[in-house]
Amino acid sequence: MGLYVTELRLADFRSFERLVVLPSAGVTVFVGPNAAGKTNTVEALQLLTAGQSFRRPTPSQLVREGAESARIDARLEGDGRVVDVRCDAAPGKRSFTRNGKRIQASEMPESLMSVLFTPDDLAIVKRGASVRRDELDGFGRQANRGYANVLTAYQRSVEQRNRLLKDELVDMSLLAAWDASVALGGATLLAARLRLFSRLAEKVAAVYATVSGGERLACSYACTLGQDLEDLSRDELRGLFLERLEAVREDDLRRGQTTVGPHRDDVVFSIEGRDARAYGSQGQQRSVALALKMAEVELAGEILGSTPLLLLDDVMSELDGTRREAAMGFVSGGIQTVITTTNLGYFSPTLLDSAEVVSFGDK
Ligand SMILES: Nc1ncnc2c1ncn2[C@@H]1O[C@H](COP(=O)(O)OP(=O)(O)OP(=O)(O)O)[C@@H](O)[C@H]1O
Repeated sequence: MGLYVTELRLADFRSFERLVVLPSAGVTVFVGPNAAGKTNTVEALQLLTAGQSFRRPTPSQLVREGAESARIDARLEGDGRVVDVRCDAAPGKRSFTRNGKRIQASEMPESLMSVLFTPDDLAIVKRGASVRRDELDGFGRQANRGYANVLTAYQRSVEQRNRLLKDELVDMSLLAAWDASVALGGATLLAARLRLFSRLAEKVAAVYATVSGGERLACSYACTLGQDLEDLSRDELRGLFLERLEAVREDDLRRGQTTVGPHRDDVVFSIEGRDARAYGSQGQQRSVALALKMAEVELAGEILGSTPLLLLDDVMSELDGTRREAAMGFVSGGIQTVITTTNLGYFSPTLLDSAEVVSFGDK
């Protein structure tokens, strides 16, 4: 199974002065009324695993109002190992440590990564392309530290190129240099994304078929550089990207931005041959989101050789009975899972019997 969280401690984090939670190795349910701090606790777990929070907070937002600094500690145990991870936040700074040693946020998932599912994710099919790219990259950066570095390097080169494109008098030799840098970074990112995507897409389709009772889902990567790129080497991708950058140069100069590359790509889901974004029912779109998250858990297990922490924040109330059962069937398979809810009525007595239930009261 790998490592799992056995203890979480919060000090002056968000709404908590102090909180200690001892999650079970299986399912832990956080139950309580609105604004009781359930999501805050999930966010703390995400920070200590993914090294970032889905709320994209500034460090000072993590600090309890009136306090000077926040601290989150977790103990991870498993496979005969004990690992202590910690996150400190104070206005303007945030830091991470593992067993007392300072590490980068991007190194946090190496101990234990997490997959988070929130109500916003349920709309992933119909939201903007950047949401789907972020989902893929968010998974990639946790599953492989190299991915995070490649992504950051590429984003920086695109930013630099865009800055140059906005200059009143563009230095064309400098632009050629940035084209080369963007093409190299982009090809590296694209190669990593495509590898990840092909493995993930296969799993999403398989899980979706189960959740939907046999419907056929296809996931494809819509790349601004062209189609059928899966078999190209990184060097071939780089060459192709350079050609495209030259082809769109006039347009990019006019718009002041880089209009092709992995930062403009998308993921397309189709159900029974029809684009799920344009034609899928809300239920079908939600099933795709659920299948995607479950597929991420499976793939993380394959890539890392250990199961990730699954965080289900408030999604039970958003799923209908069939999808809820599918999700529950999945988490009962030995994956450490934390679920937040305002209502225990969504869970079967069998699940509640084996789960650790933590009550969050009114503050
Ligand atoms: N830095 C902070 N200092 C003090 N309180 C904070 C801070 N950040 C967030 N809060 C408070 O935490 C509460 C929200 O907690 P949280 O989002 O965890 O609720 P929840 O239990 O998940 O609720 P729901 O069921 O509505 O999703 C809000 O009242 C908010 O004002």
